Amino acid sequence: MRLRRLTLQHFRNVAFADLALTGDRHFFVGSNAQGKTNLLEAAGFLFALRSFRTADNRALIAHGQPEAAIACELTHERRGDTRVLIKLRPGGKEVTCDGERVPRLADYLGHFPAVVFSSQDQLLVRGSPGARRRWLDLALAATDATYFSTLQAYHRALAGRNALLKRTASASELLAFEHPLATAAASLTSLRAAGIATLSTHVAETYNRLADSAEPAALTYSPDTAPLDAPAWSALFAKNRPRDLVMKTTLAGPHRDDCELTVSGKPARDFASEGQQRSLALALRLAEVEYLATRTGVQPLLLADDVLGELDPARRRRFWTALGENRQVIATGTTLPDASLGTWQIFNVTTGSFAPS
Ligand SMILES: Nc1ncnc2c1ncn2[C@@H]1O[C@H](COP(=O)(O)OP(=O)(O)OP(=O)(O)O)[C@@H](O)[C@H]1O
Repeated sequence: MRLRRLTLQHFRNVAFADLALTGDRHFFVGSNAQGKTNLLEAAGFLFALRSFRTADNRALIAHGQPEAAIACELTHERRGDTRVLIKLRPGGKEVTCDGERVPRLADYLGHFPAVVFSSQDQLLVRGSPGARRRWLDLALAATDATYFSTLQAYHRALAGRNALLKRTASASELLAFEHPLATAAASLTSLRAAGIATLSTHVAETYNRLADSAEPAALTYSPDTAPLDAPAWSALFAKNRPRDLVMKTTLAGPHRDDCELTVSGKPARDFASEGQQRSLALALRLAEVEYLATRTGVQPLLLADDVLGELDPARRRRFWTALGENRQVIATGTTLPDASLGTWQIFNVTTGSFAPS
């Protein structure tokens, strides 16, 4: 997939921008708080239909404006030339693809894969299980509508059961949510196990390409509860009822799952060096790229927010080589990338304006 033109209107601090993208490497350079991340956020929104940094879409609309718009023209491996337009209003978003309104957003997701590399990605290694679960859920849901709907069903049933636990409901009331919860838990854990098995191969390969040494990295599934079938999950939720009623929440289940990351067999969070953690975070994102490319047959767009500047020159070059030739990259930074990283189309960013140089 190649993004050829990107147009923004009233998106954060960008009043209007219409950018023709040529080639495969685009770099947006500028001082802090000028609008570099805003541009990547808009590009990412086109494909994920969500911002990579806020859950509140109202924050994306320029102050004082009633709506924001993001539009693009792209060439796509399967769809050919495609135009997408998204309008963001305080009450919701409207997505139009080739002039036709997209009624079910779930049908749109996954067709236009994009991966965001951010300076916050080390939290995937160092942060809480929630950060890794979110990474996993987004990677798997982006290519598998069944995963997406199972995850939604699980969270709907979990929210229902938790609401009942808060008002000390009876066992028969709880049972109404435990049945769908158990069915979704069984599917979710088996889909996660399969997804992680594939992702872990990519993580091991990409880490190997990025790391300073030959120490192997691994990603393994670390479920909260060993995978069970639906009747066994039902039995577990029933058994946990007294404890959950006291705590007023569902304590055990796939919403507490984690993935373990290791380097040379030791937990990366506690034992890996700063450099190893950086490489591992990049490896997770590159694994996501490989996973999306393999599953969809479409090359994802790579959005790198201030990532290059954080890497030492050797790691930067290895990261660069690991990205692969055949992928479009839009990157930002406060300084231009070194010449060894090839030729870029450069835009200078100043207070929400983008001037080609
Ligand atoms: N809804 C909005 N309306 C208008 N301006 C906004 C809105 N949201 C954010 N901004 C402005 O956008 C600017 C931040 O832009 P951005 O996050 O893209 O910076 P950046 O160039 O990536 O900087 P850094 O290098 O620090 O990450 C700030 O000046 C902020 O006030």
